Amino acid sequence: MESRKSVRNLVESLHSLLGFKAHFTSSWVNSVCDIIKNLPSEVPPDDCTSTPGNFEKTGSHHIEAGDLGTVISKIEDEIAASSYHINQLNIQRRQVLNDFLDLKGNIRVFCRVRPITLGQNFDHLRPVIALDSSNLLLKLADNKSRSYSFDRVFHPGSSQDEVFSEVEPVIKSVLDGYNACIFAYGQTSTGKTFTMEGTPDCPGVVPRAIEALFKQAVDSNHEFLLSFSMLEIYLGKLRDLLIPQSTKATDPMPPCLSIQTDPKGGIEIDNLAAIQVRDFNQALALYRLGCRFRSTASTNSNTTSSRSHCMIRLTITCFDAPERRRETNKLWTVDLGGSERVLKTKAWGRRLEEGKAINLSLSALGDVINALQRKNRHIPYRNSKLTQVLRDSLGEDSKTLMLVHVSPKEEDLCETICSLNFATRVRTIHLGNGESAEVRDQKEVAMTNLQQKMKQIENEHQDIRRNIKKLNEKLETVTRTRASSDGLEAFHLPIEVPQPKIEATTNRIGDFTAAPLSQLPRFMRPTVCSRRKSGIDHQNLKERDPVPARRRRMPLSHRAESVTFPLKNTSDYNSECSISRTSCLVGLNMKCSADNETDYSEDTSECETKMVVFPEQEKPPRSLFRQKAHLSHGEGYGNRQTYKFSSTKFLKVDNWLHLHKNEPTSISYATKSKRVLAIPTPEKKITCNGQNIAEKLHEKTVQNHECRNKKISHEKIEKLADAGVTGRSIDKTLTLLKDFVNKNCRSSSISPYHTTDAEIMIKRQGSVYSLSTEDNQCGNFSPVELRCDRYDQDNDDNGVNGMSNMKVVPGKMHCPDGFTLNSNSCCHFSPPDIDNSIIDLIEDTGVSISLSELESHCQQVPTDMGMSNSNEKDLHVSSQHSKKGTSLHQYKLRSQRALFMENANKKDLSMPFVKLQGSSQNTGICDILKQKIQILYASTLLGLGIQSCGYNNDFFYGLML
Ligand SMILES: Nc1ncnc2c1ncn2[C@@H]1O[C@H](COP(=O)(O)OP(=O)(O)OP(=O)(O)O)[C@@H](O)[C@H]1O
Repeated sequence: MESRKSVRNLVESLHSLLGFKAHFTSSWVNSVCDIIKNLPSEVPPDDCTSTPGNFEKTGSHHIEAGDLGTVISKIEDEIAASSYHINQLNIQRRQVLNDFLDLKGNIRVFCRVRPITLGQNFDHLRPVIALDSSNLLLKLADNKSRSYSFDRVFHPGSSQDEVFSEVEPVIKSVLDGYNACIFAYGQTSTGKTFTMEGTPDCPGVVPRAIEALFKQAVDSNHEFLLSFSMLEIYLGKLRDLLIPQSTKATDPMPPCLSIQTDPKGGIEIDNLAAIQVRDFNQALALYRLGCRFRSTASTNSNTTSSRSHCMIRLTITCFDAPERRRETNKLWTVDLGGSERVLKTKAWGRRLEEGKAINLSLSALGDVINALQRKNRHIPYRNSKLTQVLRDSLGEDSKTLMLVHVSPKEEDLCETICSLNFATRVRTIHLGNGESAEVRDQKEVAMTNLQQKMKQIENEHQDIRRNIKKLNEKLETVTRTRASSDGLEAFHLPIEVPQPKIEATTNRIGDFTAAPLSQLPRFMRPTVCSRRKSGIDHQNLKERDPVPARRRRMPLSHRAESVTFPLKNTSDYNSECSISRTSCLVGLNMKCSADNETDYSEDTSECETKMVVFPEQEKPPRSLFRQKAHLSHGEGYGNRQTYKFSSTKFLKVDNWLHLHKNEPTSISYATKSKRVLAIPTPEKKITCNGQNIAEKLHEKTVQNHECRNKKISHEKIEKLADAGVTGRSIDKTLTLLKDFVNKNCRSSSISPYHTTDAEIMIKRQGSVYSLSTEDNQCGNFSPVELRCDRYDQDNDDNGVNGMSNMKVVPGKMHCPDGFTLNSNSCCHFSPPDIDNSIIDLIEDTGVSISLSELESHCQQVPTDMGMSNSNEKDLHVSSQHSKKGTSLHQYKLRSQRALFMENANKKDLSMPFVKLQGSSQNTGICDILKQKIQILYASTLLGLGIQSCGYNNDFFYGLML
């Protein structure tokens, strides 16, 4: 004890001598201190460990456990103070940015002049001349010209980078909680889509904005939830672009998504898919998916003309940032359809309708912006769907950016004048006509100052973030050391490289927060709870908590997959070539096949993308999915808890993409294996023509969209099945099942196709629709998945539909009749491969059946059902030897007519559904056989029920295959 004291005194004495003698410099003192510290004694020199800064300056220390606690609490205080400082900086930055945007105008207008591309006639290409960065001169005649001024003019040679640099402040505002809209407006073929979407080499505003948003979100001190939606307004109707839609000209229009307004004026679109994205790549992949389903067509002006307004919504939620304008806000990016003159484009038929719809909504948008700028009491939002959707994002409290595009061609002069007048009208109203040059100069100076200030703040912000990171690392080291130390025993603590910046930061913090929290009286320090709430303690918590439950930016594991999108760019429209374009938006992280990059040919092509790297998601507890989880994006919508539940359900981007990756884009809609998100209604007799089916399908699409992650329990399905056991009441059963599915699914709100545990297959003439529910056994995020599939059928030579086969998945149970009820079941249909109708052995289901049992089962059935013996010979049996030497047979049911001939629809069969789970525990052959017979009966009943709906025999026999 005595020796410790003397050493400590020595250090103090050395420090006190500083300045008395010329050679007693601080570096000398420090080096002597270091020598003392490295003495074999285990005495910690207090002076050198009192602050983390000093603590770092040495290579290693021997510290008592009690002192370590002090060090930890000091580091924690510093982290808390730094976090608090960052929040203060955020507030300052938001204020500066707001002032900046106010000076620039809440509605800013840029003008981009399209470049002259090769092959165009250069003689007639110079009516539009860009003068400088904010003025544009339009040559009307040889001696007549008109000038326009905008917030920014982009010359024909301007790059995508330049454009985005002007857009970026709006993205920052979005992170600050403001709603924002970025529009691309202009005549057809002037480069709106190019600006917004870009090309693989030059990505446009949308991908860059998404990337910037993620980057800034990561840089900020908060945790954000981002969800992605994409829709188009086509012929005045809203269509979800993340859910495939039929684009065949003959198909009826799907029902329009409806727009809802909450009492506070927040806008929400019913049934619009909102998928939570965790990183840029996920969002980009969804964007590409959505772009595939956009309505585009070839017109006289543009071979890939957008025939709709394409709208992308990014919803940002942050719970722990009270300084944000809103807890949940939105960024809309809108690629407006091109305004066009019918006389010029010579559009007719559908093209004409599309052009008219686009022009009308553009005009309505102009009226709304006009009214907003004039601060009219009445804003005519209701005049178009476009303005209704954007209602809460267009206005005083929002940021609006309009990118007006013009053509350099002389022949487009009229359209150019119209576009420029529109843009000027929008802008002039805001800035005021009478703004003098002096005022403008003052504004410029003020804006420059604000920009500098913002830069300063951002630099400081970054410094502090770096320091917080280092402090966190240090804290982790110290905490780990303490954990490994044993009580009061002294221990050795490895210290990292010197980090002088920490001290500097601490000093700067002092400017703002006076002192680290530890220096404040205890009663003035924030509680743990309040620090958590304000986000101050976030980093702290993260480090202290061994299980970082809240922030899961670091993926648990990664899986790379190659997604192949088949493209069928084939014309559907009678009048002109209409194609479904693939996105060129494979820049940044995407790679497109050469075919696809170069043209939008009508040939089928494939865009192969090798980039989708998604984190594997955790499987959340199922109880979560019983919660109602509708996500509302409007301000004041819903509550925090609700969002959190829904957020867990939005995470299945990879599954979503996987579900859609085989979706044909256009006419291949009706091809085999095409998924149609619907089930037909069995109540209606078959008056079904193609349109009826499609309508029904779409109705169900909407319903299924609501069917999100709701678990359908096997028991309930069974109960329902029990309720409709007789052949006559199959209709009722199906209705019940359908109602059940709908009811169970409606209460939640994530991606469609989610449910579990059962599979119901309903077949109709010409098509088979499968509402399949699979338990997600594959370790993916969502525990449940509901798919509605349609398989078009080919008739085989016997007139029997050849799609009855199923591929048996190990660990799953399958029935040859397409009807399976089992909690582990997971069926895959392979319609073209009839050989797959051979039934394989099933593993791990608890229900096993040998094929010899099946033989007797199959033979038994006709007898039981009163079938004529003559039909039994239709049963073709083939056998194979099993590996174990037991003679196992594989039976190929060449025709199932034998089973259900003639009497099939006359007989009133009464057969209880099998409780597969319960019976699966029985392993005796008799039990198994019984189960199998029951399954077959059940499917018979189902088929009969469908037959009673009016399907003909052939269809029914096909069903039994
Ligand atoms: N700034 C530009 N640089 C290079 N190419 C451009 C530029 N702007 C437009 N283009 C090219 O012009 C063609 C038409 O552009 P785009 O399809 O983007 O026009 P649009 O305004 O979206 O038309 P529409 O309204 O009919 O959809 C495209 O081939 C595009 O690559």
